[in-house]
Amino acid sequence: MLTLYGETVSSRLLLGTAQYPSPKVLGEAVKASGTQILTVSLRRETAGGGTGGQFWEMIRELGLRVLPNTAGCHSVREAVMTAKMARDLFGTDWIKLEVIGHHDSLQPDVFGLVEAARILSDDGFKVFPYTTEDAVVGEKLLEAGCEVLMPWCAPIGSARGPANPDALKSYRAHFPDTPLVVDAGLGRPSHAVQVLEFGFDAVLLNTAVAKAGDPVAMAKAFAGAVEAGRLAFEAIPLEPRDMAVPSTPVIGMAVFE
Ligand SMILES: CC(=O)[C@@H](O)[C@H](O)COP(=O)(O)O
Repeated sequence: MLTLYGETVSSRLLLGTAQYPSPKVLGEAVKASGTQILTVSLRRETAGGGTGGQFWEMIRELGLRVLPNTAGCHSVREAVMTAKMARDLFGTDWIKLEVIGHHDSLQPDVFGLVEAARILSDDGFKVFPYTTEDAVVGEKLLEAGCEVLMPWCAPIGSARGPANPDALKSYRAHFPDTPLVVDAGLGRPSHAVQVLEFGFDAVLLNTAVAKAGDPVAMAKAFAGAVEAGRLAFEAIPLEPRDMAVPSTPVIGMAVFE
């Protein structure tokens, strides 16, 4: 079970709703993924290019927890305004906060992020910040009122998977008691297994499912991956060893007559 801002869900997969080939495929992929939390953007193109009433209606009908996001916002002002519109539209104080700092890499502007997180937390929002794996920034986000951190593992949409696994492991070790969701850059189910094995609490992804050859099958594959990764983490995997260790114990000497 995963608890985020006091709400408990059983799925450790948070799914984005953009770029699907059609609303129908989106709906089927969401069901196949088993997700209980959907992130929706107020600014970006939605499934099949449709925006507005029909899309929001469909999201509501799925009956899942909605985590609106500020994707596409490049300033504190824009992000705060978008968050407030999302609160009115969806009736939720949850917000996935993105303040993009770099056009090419879509890297977060961590200074703007902390500032926006503080403004929104003071206004009663429950902020899920999309951030880098920098622990100092993580500390500042906690001080600003965040109770969940969402470090990237690679640039949004890159599908590269954990670009810096050691940094992610250090991040996990630095925040042992904070729910940590790896957000962005995952490309394959094996990437989700990897970060769940590191001890991350969940993953948030969009492109890897929406742009897969078969989004519904890929959603199902990710559902299995997060379960496998979590189970493996709880089972305490072996650390890699430098030397060979015989896996079959040998007692005494074989006797040949
Ligand atoms: C939809 C959303 O919130 C993205 O901004 C998010 O960061 C996911 O990234 P990927 O598309 O790389 O999974």
